[in-house]
Amino acid sequence: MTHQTNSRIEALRDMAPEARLDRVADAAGLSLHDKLALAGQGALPLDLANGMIENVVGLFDMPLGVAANFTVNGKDYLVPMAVEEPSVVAAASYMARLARPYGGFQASSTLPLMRAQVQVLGVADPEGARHRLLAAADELMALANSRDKVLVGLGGGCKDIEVHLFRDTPVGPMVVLHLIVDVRDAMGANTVNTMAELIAPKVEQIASGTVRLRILSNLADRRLTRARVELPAEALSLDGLNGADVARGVVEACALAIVDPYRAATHNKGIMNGIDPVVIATGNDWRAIEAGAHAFAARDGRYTALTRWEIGAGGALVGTIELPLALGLVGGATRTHPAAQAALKLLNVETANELCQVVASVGLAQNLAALRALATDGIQKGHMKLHARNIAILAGATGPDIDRVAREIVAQGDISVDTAKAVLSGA
Ligand SMILES: CC(C)(COP(=O)([O-])OP(=O)([O-])OC[C@H]1O[C@@H](n2cnc3c(N)ncnc32)[C@H](O)[C@@H]1OP(=O)([O-])[O-])[C@@H](O)C(=O)NCCC(=O)NCCSC(=O)C[C@@](C)(O)CC(=O)[O-]
Ligand SMILES: NC(=O)C1=CN([C@@H]2O[C@H](COP(=O)(O)OP(=O)(O)OC[C@H]3O[C@@H](n4cnc5c(N)ncnc54)[C@H](OP(=O)(O)O)[C@@H]3O)[C@@H](O)[C@H]2O)C=CC1
Repeated sequence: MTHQTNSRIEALRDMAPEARLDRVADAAGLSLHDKLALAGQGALPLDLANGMIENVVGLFDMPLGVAANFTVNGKDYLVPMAVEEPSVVAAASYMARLARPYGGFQASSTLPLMRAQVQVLGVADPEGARHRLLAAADELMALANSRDKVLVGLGGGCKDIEVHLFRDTPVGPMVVLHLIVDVRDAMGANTVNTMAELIAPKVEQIASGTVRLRILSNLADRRLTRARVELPAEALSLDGLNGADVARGVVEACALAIVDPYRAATHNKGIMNGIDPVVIATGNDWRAIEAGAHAFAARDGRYTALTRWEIGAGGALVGTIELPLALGLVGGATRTHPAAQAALKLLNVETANELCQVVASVGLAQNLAALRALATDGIQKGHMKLHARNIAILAGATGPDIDRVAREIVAQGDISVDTAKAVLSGA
């Protein structure tokens, strides 16, 4: 039987990192080996790192936190997050805690379909080439599927072909063939690139042109994940605030992001605050996720918000997110980096789509945390309270002094390095 995680761990925030790791590993049923990998202890040996990229000189450490309280589609998740910014893990955990009594997050995904583009130049009859390529679709798909027996055996492989025409480009007309490939549990870049290169000579011959680019598109608009959360207004009645007012404030904050690209960029940055850390912790390609998310946000020609917040029946706050997520459980660093492997075991996801659904839910939770703070106290109160520990470190605090100095500067209401130095020196 697969392990059932309970993502609600009381007082997780108050534990020392070692005790926290013990509790998290127990809750997720992790082995000692995976526990050590999450702790970063020898997780990535230098010779392994040297095999991953070029000109390696060392390793670069980042804090790995665990967001608690997540329930997605009725299953609990402890979510690994590799991130340098304070308040991100706390904010995600907080919103997941609020959503938990109301069923948490509901999420779904399309099939994991990626696109590869084959660019053909110098075609005399672009319309004719389009027809010839579409007529040869079965032959082209069979050729694309002829090498990757494993993927095809798993039910994946090339499933469709599209042909896009650009009549007016700086270098004349262009025919661009798209391979639509079900990449199953892979991110899929290498998979679809290999297919695009394989079919290129045949495409060249059929289109009577010259093939240049053969590469995936990071605008993975046929690989979408959606998540939804619904909170009754009373769930938002915190610190004496009226829940209905908070819900309205969240909707109004989102409205600006929908119409104004200046706000949308920050709104979406807040969403990526939740998404990127999970992508990084699981060894996935965060540049691909970023590129896909922002291209999707601008797909109608105007950059807009990736989430929507509405007041639903009975005054409930309803939040939704939809974005392309090309995440894998195989391929890239997901299988080579021991800490990424341990992070995936902590998450206890069985398919890439399940991972995408958790990641989209974390993005939605993160957005709610930011909008709730912005619509009420402002971002600085909660964020700076947690940033105070960084300020204490900057002021020279070490060990137990970090928390002591941070508590004191928060209490004094002056979260600055000067005040932290004064507290540290006992002035
Ligand atoms: C920061 C909080 C959560 C504090 O909020 P609070 O009211 O002080 O929290 P609390 O002490 O009442 O705790 C509530 C829960 O939050 C979590 N929590 C709380 N503190 C901790 C902690 N130390 N360590 C771990 N977990 C913590 C934890 O789950 C806890 O429940 P518990 O499990 O204890 O019963 C809140 O003010 C908040 O959500 N603020 C928003 C923070 C945020 O969005 N940060 C992102 C960085 S800002 C940015 O880059 C993006 C932005 C904002 O520009 C995007 C945009 O504009 O849209
Ligand atoms: N623009 C971009 O975003 C680009 C990204 N990349 C990089 O590409 C890498 C990801 O490529 P990706 O194709 O995912 O990696 P891989 O090629 O390493 O993995 C995919 C392969 O794994 C095998 N496989 C085994 N089990 C499964 C399964 N359950 N589901 C799917 N495939 C399975 C299949 O092939 P087999 O038959 O061989 O077993 C499949 O082709 C990342 O490192 C990314 O950074 C590269 C180029 C461009």
